[in-house]
Amino acid sequence: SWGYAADNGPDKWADNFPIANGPRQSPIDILPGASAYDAALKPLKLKYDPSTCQEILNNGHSFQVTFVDDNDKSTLKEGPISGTYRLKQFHFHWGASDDKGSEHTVAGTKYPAELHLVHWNTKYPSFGDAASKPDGLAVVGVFLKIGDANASLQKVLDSFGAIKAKGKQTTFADFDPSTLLPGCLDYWTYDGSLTTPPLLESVTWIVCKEPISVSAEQMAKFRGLLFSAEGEAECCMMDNYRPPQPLKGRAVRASFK
Ligand SMILES: COc1cc(C[n+]2ccc3cc(OS(N)(=O)=O)ccc3c2)cc(OC)c1OC
Ligand SMILES: [Zn+2]
Repeated sequence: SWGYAADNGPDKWADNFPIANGPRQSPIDILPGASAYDAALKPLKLKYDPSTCQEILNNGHSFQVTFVDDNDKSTLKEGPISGTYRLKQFHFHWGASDDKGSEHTVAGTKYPAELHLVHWNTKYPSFGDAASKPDGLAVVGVFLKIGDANASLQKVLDSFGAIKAKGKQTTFADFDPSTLLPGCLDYWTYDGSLTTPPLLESVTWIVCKEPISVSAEQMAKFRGLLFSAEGEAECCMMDNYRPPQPLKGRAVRASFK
């Protein structure tokens, strides 16, 4: 199945997922000079309840922290969207070295990692249903930049021992994902897709301008996870990012001047 290696990576995904060459694929290279400030864009309204945090899982492509999403305790509202979107999970993408790893880039600049907080529109009955609708999902992207160690992120890294291999999961409770957000929530927004198969074109992307910090030692811990399952030849989890895709005429709007 799909992955990030030469034989099953992003350049091969179109073989099984032809939408990979579609009109609204993600990620993209964000050009600040070409994005228009839109005064109609509202501030992001994020409300996360730590009690909805459920488990952490190595899914073989990344690790994800999954949330209970049968209520409106952890939601995203306003910003570029209308209605209420529920937090389903967050995960990361990162590189083999600190000079790459993010999916979105900013005027060609790559960050060492990128956080994705995945939300689904409650006008639809479930994530799976929403994932097939043009306004079904909203993903908040946050860049990670090498600097001071991130104490909030460290809580996530401390659970890695239990999820080293693909398919491993463990309980992860009482974590507030808003502690992973930058102080300033200025953002760029555009219409895009999931960045992994099935690459569905159902995502309103909301990419924060301000990065959060991560230390080089913490980045090394990300690379200690495995793409491979227990009993398989060990393959370190890194470079699990899709490169920027053609903009194909889309507008990128800025919430800030
Ligand atoms: C929980 O049900 C589903 C989980 C998933 C798992 N999934 C697959 C790929 C994903 C890619 C994502 O891409 S990203 N990197 O843009 O955030 C985000 C969440 C994802 C979640 C997909 C589904 O249908 C598309 C599901 O509904 C059946
Ligand atoms: Zn992602």
